[in-house]
Amino acid sequence: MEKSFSLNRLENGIAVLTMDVPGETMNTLRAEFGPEICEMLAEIKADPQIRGIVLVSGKKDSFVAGADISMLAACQTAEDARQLSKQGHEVFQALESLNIPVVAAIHGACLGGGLELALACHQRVCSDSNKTMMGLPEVQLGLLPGGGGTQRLPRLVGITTALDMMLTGKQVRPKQALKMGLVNDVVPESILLQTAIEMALTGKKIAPKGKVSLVNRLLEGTPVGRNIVFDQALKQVNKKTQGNYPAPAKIIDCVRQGMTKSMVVGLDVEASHFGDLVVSAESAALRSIFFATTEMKKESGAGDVQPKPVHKAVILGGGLMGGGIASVTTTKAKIPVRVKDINETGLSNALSYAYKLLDKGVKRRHMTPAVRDNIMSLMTTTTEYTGVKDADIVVEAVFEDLALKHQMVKDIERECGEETIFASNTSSLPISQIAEAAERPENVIGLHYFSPVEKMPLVEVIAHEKTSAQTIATTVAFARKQGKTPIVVQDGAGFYVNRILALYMNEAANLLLEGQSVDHLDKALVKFGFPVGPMTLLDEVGIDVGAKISPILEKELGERFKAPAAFDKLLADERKGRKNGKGFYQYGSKSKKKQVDETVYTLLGLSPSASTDATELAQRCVVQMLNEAVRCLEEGIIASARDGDIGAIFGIGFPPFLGGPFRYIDTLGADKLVEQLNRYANVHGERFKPCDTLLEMATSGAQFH
Ligand SMILES: C[C@H](O)CC(=O)SCCNC(=O)CCNC(=O)[C@H](O)C(C)(C)COP(=O)(O)OP(=O)(O)OC[C@H]1O[C@@H](n2cnc3c(N)ncnc32)[C@H](O)[C@@H]1OP(=O)(O)O
Repeated sequence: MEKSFSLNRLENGIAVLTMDVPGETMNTLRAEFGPEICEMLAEIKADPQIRGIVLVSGKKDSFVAGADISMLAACQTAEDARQLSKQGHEVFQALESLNIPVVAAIHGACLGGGLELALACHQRVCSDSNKTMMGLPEVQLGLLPGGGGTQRLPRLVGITTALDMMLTGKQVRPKQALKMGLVNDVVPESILLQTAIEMALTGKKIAPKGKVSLVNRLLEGTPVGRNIVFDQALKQVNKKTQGNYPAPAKIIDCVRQGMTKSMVVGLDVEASHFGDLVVSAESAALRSIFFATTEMKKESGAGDVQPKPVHKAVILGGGLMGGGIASVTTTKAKIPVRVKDINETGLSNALSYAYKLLDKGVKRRHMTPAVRDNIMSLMTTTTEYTGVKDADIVVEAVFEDLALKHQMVKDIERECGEETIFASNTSSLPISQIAEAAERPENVIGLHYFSPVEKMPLVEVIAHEKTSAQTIATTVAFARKQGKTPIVVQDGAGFYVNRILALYMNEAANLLLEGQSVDHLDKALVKFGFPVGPMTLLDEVGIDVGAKISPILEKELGERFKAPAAFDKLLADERKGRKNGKGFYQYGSKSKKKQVDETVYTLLGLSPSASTDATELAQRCVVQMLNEAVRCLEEGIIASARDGDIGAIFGIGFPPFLGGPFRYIDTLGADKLVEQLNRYANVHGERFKPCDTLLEMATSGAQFH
């Protein structure tokens, strides 16, 4: 078997230990490497000529991406996973206890078990490349750092900083890593190896000096202070997770036990909690998101057809969406953009939108003013159609008005090249209707972003009947360059995401009209695992926007989309949500806690109560979403249950720990869901009628995954 580790003895007594897992794009840690590393360490110990070790990666742009997630997924029992963690502890311990200096030279991703490996070295130096990122992202997989990270990191950078890294999974850049004491030095990639060799030659084990703030030092320095830190962290975690994610509380427990008792105790607790988490349903669901997104990165969206390069993009409309799209195109994709609007105000909006986002990065020292200005120089504007001729793709983000979109299609066909793609950011109009005005309908496609564009990870790429495979592939690749996860969906009112969201929101409105209070509803769905409740969401999206989409969906998809009567009254009262400061909640008050605008009850003639159990409220809204998601699969709107899961999680914030609507149905059982839908249908009407696929699955016992 080809080896993953090799040792190169230099004349100066330093041995370079290179990790390069054969046949893999990235290094990951696997159980089978244990004996290989131990053998190598024994060889090092037995060689008195070796004065120091430098650990490097043989991969071009990455260090080690953590433990192999597939290996973890294959664990049958908690004990299996606990043993993996124990084995890791032993190997890292053996490395750490070498009595010659061991220096990790880090370039590229150094994550999870990869960072834990580096933490077991005596010193760390990293490259200043923007590819170099260090972090413990295990929590995002429903896990905790099981290779000693919960013990070594707090001892190196302090408890508060370590907890912050482990509880958020955030990745730190070289400069930050140096500041917090995670690495001893940051150097250009060209001298990384040489610097590491020199560090090893000094023969000293130097602990880096991170800046721990005075407050943190005082708190962490005494048992009482440490207790405050842990209790506070636990309180915040419980509030954030609503009890849905077990990993964060276990991370705090590992650190607490390790820092108050001993490292040996801490490592034991770590291995035990790690074992339990690996076999938890929450981690399985979160891992499925990693596997799905990795798989999706390789798909062109159109079979074997390869995308064409995009050298220039045009954005029509400089509003909130247009500004956001222009911003991700320049900042993430680094593609020059020309923004076209009918007036200068729209153009300056788009420019300032992008500038403000970049400037935030400058203020946080994530980028230099020169980089910001360079990116801004990629963005130019026009009120006429000048400078658009050579655009490879045009994204329109103008008003939701079919006649206006037809005009845009005609303008672009006249002003741009024969192959220029026309992508519409409509959220509700069928793409086939927009393409009716086109002479080259094969170039017309939907590209539906979610607001705020720079934050929301999903885009729907909507192919109508005549969209060419080339147009699909190029649009998918373009969206990916903007940092988005695209799902290709078929044309149809509301596409996928808004369609399943609409029924969920309508049901929340029905419950409101039945007398359930605004905050009770919101709390119920937040407890279920959504990032915000439906009433808050409606205020954010705009009540008027919701009201506009509903009739379109009802017309195209039927009675079950009929919006509750409340909308008319709300709009007649000029209640549009946050944007005009009038919605279900009060805006503009200084109080931190959001207050319900009680006048909404008078307007709707309601006496609010919290009489229905929160779980029941959540179920009523969620089963509507589940049933409709399956209908979308049935009708071919989405290509697979996987796409449906990712679309709902990334587009709506469907609780990630449930793995998406389809994985959740698998957990519930289609038969149980059908029973529940039928029960609701008997009481509340036809809109709950289970779809055919669910009925079949209830009988056959089939699953989506
Ligand atoms: C005991 C420990 O504490 C437990 C752990 O370490 S758990 C693992 C923690 N690590 C992580 O969560 C990191 C997971 N990986 C990533 O986030 C991203 O892959 C990355 C940021 C490192 C790189 O992203 P990107 O450049 O887009 O490359 P990406 O396509 O995702 O990955 C490249 C390949 O590496 C694989 N890969 C990356 N990290 C992996 C991991 N930890 N396990 C298994 N495979 C992994 C991918 O599956 C993909 O394989 P393929 O080429 O065969 O399809």
